[in-house]
Amino acid sequence: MRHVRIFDTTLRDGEQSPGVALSLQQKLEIAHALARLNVDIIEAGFPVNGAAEFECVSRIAREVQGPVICGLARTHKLDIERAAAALEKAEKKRIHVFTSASKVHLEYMLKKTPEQVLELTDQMVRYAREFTDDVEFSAQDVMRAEFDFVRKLYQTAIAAGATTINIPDTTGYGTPPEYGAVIKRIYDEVVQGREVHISAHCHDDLGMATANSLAAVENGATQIECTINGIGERAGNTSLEEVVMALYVRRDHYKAKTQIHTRELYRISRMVERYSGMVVQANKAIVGDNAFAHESGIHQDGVIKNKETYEIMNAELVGREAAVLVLGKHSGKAAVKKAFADLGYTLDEAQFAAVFARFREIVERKGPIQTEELRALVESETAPTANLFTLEHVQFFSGSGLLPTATVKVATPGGMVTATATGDGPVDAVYKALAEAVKMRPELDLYRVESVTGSTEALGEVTVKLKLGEVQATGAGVSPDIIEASARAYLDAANKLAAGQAARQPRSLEEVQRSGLGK
Ligand SMILES: CC(=O)SCCNC(=O)CCNC(=O)[C@H](O)C(C)(C)COP(=O)(O)OP(=O)(O)OC[C@H]1O[C@@H](n2cnc3c(N)ncnc32)[C@H](O)[C@@H]1OP(=O)(O)O
Ligand SMILES: CC(C)C(=O)C(=O)O
Repeated sequence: MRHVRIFDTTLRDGEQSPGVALSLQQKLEIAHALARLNVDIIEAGFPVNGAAEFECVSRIAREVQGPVICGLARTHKLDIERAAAALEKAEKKRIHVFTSASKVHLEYMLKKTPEQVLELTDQMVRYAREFTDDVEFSAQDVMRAEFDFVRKLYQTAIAAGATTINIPDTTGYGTPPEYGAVIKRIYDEVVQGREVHISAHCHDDLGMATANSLAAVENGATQIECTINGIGERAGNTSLEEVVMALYVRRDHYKAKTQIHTRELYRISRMVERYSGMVVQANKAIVGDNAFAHESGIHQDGVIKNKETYEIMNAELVGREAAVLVLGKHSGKAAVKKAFADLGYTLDEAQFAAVFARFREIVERKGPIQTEELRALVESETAPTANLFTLEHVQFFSGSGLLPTATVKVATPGGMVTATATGDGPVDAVYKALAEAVKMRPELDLYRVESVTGSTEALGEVTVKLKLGEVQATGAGVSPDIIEASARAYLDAANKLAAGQAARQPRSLEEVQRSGLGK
């Protein structure tokens, strides 16, 4: 299989993302992480930019071993000298000289004729070769340039000593067939069997950077320039993790390989996200939060039966935890059952049906729930209780200047009971209404409310202790609404009290309710 070099330009083109400025320490850490990832080349920066950038490139050149360290330079002597000076201590160094190829660049930006650009290319590539044998040459905006001029430029660069010729689609204009065709023409008409690498450098303005880079590989490119998370100028560059994994997963098709240690991909993605402040979108291939997550029931069922139904690669291969089943509105019974089993619960059919019904009710109200919330839910729904009283409905209103008032509807052995009460606050009002509905007046010994995962969107978990004469009972309730969770906790404890009283004495519920301890 052909080896495709990975040329990482996170620290140069990636840092050109609007608003991103990495510190020296951050750049060094990223460069070390890139070396662990085993990229072939690190473009460490553009040394002529200034003293800070020069220092970054020099430190990386001095301290990072393994990959070739590269510095960018315009077709200016000073740029090349600064790049050569910054790279002086590198174990392996490359100078990357660039000009432009399109008419619009020559006419308006460089203000030079094609002949002048050809001459500068020849002189500056030769000059760069005085500092190193490894010189890369690029002409910006190839995809909007005339091919005859492109051909001449690259022929000139190779004749002057360029060892890698990079074909930038600077504006992300080309389509995969077009870009592939240009690479093929360069391979056939320029390289013509010489020991020169063709490199792809694509931008994502039309979302085609990855596809274009892969089309280049299919047509003879042996180097891809890319960045971690695809960060870069405007819509960004080709994303390293995408091309690397595409070449790996579809090696049957591309018949090419990289030397990347793919298990490092996720870690470096998070590092670049943190340092650059460029948040990775959830649905980003390979490294996005959802890239290995399944929420819908049919997919979850398939993945539980066999991961290959919906996964073309293992999450572990890119350094992530195994695929996640998100428990939300679209989940079915298979995933919820598996989640309970993973948590160590064995539920009978009736218990599962009850918990699943509550699960559906909650995710429709608040969205996906987390493992800890699921645990709280199953604990509260399956705790052994007599289930004499079931909450059908709770409604309350309160606010500054209002008298907190609650109405509850409770299914009781004697039928459906609705009760209304006022209180010092909404929980107090609900508890008074519930006492009315269950016809018991227990004392409240403890009331505690906690958010299961600590966020404001989390499930609220309420624990109460009720005392009726000598008997105490603890109840728990879970809900996205803490007042409803409070009502559920109260009824859970009331159920235990009623059952306990009846068993201890032994008396019927009616007797308990009629006794002095009841109403
Ligand atoms: C497609 C790319 O990603 S190219 C890399 C882009 N990256 C950057 O620009 C980041 C670093 N840039 C910088 O630090 C600065 O722009 C510098 C140091 C390079 C130049 O700064 P300044 O001298 O202030 O020039 P300024 O940025 O205003 O304009 C760019 C100049 O470079 C010239 N230029 C652009 N590309 C090239 C080239 N490949 N070869 C020679 N000259 C070039 C422009 O024509 C313009 O020259 P002019 O000032 O004579 O009109
Ligand atoms: C310097 C070149 C390679 C570049 O970044 C581009 O054209 O996008």
